[in-house]
Amino acid sequence: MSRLQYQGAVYTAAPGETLLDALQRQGAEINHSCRKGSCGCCQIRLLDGSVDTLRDVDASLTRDDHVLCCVSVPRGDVTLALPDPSHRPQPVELLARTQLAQDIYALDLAPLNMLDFRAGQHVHLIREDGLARPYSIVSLPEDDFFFRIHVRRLGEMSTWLCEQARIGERMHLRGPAGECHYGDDLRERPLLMLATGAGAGALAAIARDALARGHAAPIEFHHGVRDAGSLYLDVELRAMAQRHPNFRYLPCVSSEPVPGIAHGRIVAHALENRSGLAGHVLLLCGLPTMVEDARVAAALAGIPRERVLADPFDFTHKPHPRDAEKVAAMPADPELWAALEEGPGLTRLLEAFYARVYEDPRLSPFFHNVTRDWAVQKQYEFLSNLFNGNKAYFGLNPYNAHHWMVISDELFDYREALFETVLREAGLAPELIRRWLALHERFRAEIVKGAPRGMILSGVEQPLHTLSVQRLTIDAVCDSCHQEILAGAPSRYQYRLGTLHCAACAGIADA
Ligand code: HEM
Repeated sequence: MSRLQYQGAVYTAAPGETLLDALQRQGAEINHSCRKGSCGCCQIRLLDGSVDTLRDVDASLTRDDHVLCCVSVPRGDVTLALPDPSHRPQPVELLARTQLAQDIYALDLAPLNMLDFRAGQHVHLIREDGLARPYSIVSLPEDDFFFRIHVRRLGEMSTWLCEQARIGERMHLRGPAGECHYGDDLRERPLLMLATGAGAGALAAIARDALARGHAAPIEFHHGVRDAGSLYLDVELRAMAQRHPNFRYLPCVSSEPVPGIAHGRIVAHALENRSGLAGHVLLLCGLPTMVEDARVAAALAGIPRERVLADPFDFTHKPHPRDAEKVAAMPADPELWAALEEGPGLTRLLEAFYARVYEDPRLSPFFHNVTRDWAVQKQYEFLSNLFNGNKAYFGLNPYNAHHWMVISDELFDYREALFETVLREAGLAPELIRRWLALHERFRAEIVKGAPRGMILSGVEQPLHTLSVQRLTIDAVCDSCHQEILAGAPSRYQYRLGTLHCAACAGIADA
């Protein structure tokens, strides 16, 4: 039996079973089609371990540590991750380009194969040299045979698309993907849409999709830009508001005030200090800082996590953890601290939470080699300092604490739902629960990611491998099973705990 680690969960594969069969059997979502190694749909990244390949496959589909699940049988334990965006591509041709505002362009793209998409989903566009970026689709499938994206001229790929790519230029795309789109389950709910900059295109398409499907509940559309000249969908959205009494368009500028237009941060206008939002669905598309602020405000407003649909974070950008400044800026919460009896109540809640975590099939694998007492103690130090405002926490901030962990938005939500259950069962006041969970929400951007990263120390990302597997030059003893580790054998040093683990206890593949 092999252990397969994938997106925060652990699965098993029976001897001879392909990755695709094993992952599907246990409910993991894996794209697939041909099942014989030719279409490339089931490509996955092999981060650790090795596989036997059942048949020869096109080498371009297995470059850079990628394997095809349908023809790969694990040789021992393996760690898997989502494929790099530049893989599994299909050809697409640039048909037309129109400038919509100073820095924003509409691009029409014709895929060579039928593209089955929903307005608001995103595709990764891949240039010939492999440069890839995600863009949201701003048209509806029924509009035309091509699809449209809105691109803000910023960064290498977007500038190339807006200025240099020729009409007729071939590139590739991967996707579509993403949960930020309309669905019939949203029909009865008021929709609250917040977009900044070119993010308005995707949300306007989702609103159009919703209205075309007969959405009768209110839709509030907030578009935040620096200056009024960037309200590039003003005419279209005003016309939509005229046609549909349940659709409201609320533009907002952040630089010079403009009469008749809201001024400041859209999150403040749309979400903060408003009541009665708990039944809404929140759709977010645009700047990561806006998405983060909106998620925090949504947690405070009591909008459940599963009703916050956000454009995905672009994993291709270099990480810029801001956790230290967030910790420094966070105000104390004396009311919450008092409700936690200034300490003992926090310990009790964390003990109850980690008792559940260590039993949980999705969360417990992350805590391999970390004792429960350690987890409670570290979390206590972090949270108590935030709640009582002492600012005397010397442990790792969230980015570095989770640097090697592949945690998806969905897994983050799963952990938060468990946390919320524990707080509710303990009888903590709903308002205090919302404030606590909003604090966690502030660190989502530092914790969620698609691949392990090195720690960032003094602003420099450290090599990942120095923190994991090592081969010792002298014999040692495993801190888990107390068996001897012979010099030269692989082992894992948990340097924060100062403990050493043999290959079997550390789950190293070639044990
Ligand atoms: C799915 C979500 C999460 C998972 C799977 C997770 C997992 C872990 C694990 C395994 C450790 C121990 C690391 C080690 O010592 O090697 C850890 C440490 C820690 N986590 Fe999380 N965590 C999650 C979310 C969060 C959240 C939302 C917060 C708070 C905002 C948080 C704050 C911390 C802190 C402060 C530490 C201790 C840092 C230190 O070692 O000094 N975690 N987490």
